[in-house]
Amino acid sequence: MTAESTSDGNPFDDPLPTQPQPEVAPEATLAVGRNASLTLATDSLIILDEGFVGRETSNCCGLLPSRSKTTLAVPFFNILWAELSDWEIAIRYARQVSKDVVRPAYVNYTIDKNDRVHAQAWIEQLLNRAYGASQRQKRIKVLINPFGGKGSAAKWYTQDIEPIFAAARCEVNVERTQYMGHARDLVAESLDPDAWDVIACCSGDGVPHEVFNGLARKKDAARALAQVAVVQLPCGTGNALSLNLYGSNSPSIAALGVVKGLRTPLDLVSITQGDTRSLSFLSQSVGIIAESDLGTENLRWMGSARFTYGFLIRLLGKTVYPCEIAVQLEDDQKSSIREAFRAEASKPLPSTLQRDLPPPDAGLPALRFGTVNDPLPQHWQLVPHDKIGNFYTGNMAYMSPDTPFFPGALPNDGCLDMVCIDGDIPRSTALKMLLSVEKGTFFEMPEVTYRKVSAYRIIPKQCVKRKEDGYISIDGERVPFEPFQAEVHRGLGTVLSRTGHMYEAHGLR
Ligand SMILES: Nc1ncnc2c1ncn2[C@@H]1O[C@H](COP(=O)(O)OP(=O)(O)OP(=O)(O)O)[C@@H](O)[C@H]1O
Repeated sequence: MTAESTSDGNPFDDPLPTQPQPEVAPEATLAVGRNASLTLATDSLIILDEGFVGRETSNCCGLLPSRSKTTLAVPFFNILWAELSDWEIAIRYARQVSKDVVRPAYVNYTIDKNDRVHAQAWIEQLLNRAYGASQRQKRIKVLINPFGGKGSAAKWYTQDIEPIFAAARCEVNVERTQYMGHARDLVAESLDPDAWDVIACCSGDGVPHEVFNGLARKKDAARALAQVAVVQLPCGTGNALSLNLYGSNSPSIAALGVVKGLRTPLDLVSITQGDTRSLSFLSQSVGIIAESDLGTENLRWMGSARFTYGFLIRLLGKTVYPCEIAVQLEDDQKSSIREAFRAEASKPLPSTLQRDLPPPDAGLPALRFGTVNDPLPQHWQLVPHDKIGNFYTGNMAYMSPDTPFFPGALPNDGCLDMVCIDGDIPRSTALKMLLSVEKGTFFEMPEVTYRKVSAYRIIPKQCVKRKEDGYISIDGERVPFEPFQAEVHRGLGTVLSRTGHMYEAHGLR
């Protein structure tokens, strides 16, 4: 008997297999009835079934299950779960129904009583190939921002995300955030890091920022940040976390990325400003980027074009944002930055993930360079930048879709990528530069200063032409227009990525 269907809910309620693992060497092919077989090929599960004849064929970039006549190839990455009941083997997978959408689908076949031991061993082989070093059946705490995605986040969760988690047999608990800052408070005050493997934010980048900061407020902050992976199910305006980790801002693709994701240490950055200390996971900007994003609220009616419009106006006006900057420099040579990136990119997928947890009472790491209120570290030098137009530091490659602004960024190299561009460069060069980000040629432009730094201080100055305060953005949120200091903590946080050590951008390969 053969059955196949897609499912928007969880139609499966079989108990988990509890039998001891049989000690037989499983063969790659499992015969399931007279006319069908299941084969573990190099990258995919191949289902050969006479019953497929006549069904449509589809394929796209090797990601879609492809059928030709009697076969269906499902990439191991798309396999969500497989299990054996008394008489049947059921395999669930994520079927790509369009470029940006996957939906759970399943095949099941009757198994002869005498084949059960072999079938159980074969399923274990399949799950090993499907999950590799990724944890199976993750325990996921979901936080939904009900206002995310113009109020669509809850709908996207039900339609695109929850069915994938259910099909992969994840343990899920859902909570809606009730006010600004709720995610931070909830994580700091009541979330038990031993109870969850993942905190998944159905939101933009604002809620993950709060979650990292909630974990940072715990007494055992360092341990909690290593224990619980923070991920995003993209439902906001800015979805950089998902773009970098899953190469997509589609909720269902990200859900598959979370199910199959490898635990990945992520550098986090302490920001001290005034008397506060907070964590940043994404970016800091002073000048044109911050102002084009945060200073164009009055243009919200334009939709996402408001950022580009705001950016171009300032670019063409040759706006400068004078400041003083001191850095803890790690590398300022584009050639060696590229080399280090390539060396990291050439590493294979890890087969196991070993990471020592910090001791139970380990709080946030001490600041090696003090705070912004301390005297400047001895070997640092404050350099005046009177003509800077763009000061931008990034911990990840993509800042928005198609804009890999920091192609050299690596999740766990202990560095921020710092870009400084003068504001008085010719307009034609500035426009060329704008276009070069998407083309991937931005890094090489001589007008772009690209550095790896592990800490810095910036003292912004009031713009003479303007009466009101300027803009500083930390992870896309506005903070006071005052000096701040940043210091990277290597691998302090945890996320889930496809490779365990790289972002999804093409980068400097
Ligand atoms: N119930 C709520 N009421 C008001 N604000 C909330 C609520 N839940 C979350 N927020 C706040 O919404 C802000 C935006 O968060 P989110 O990460 O979803 O989106 P974003 O992409 O950063 O912004 P946008 O609102 O433009 O989509 C965060 O600061 C968060 O604290």
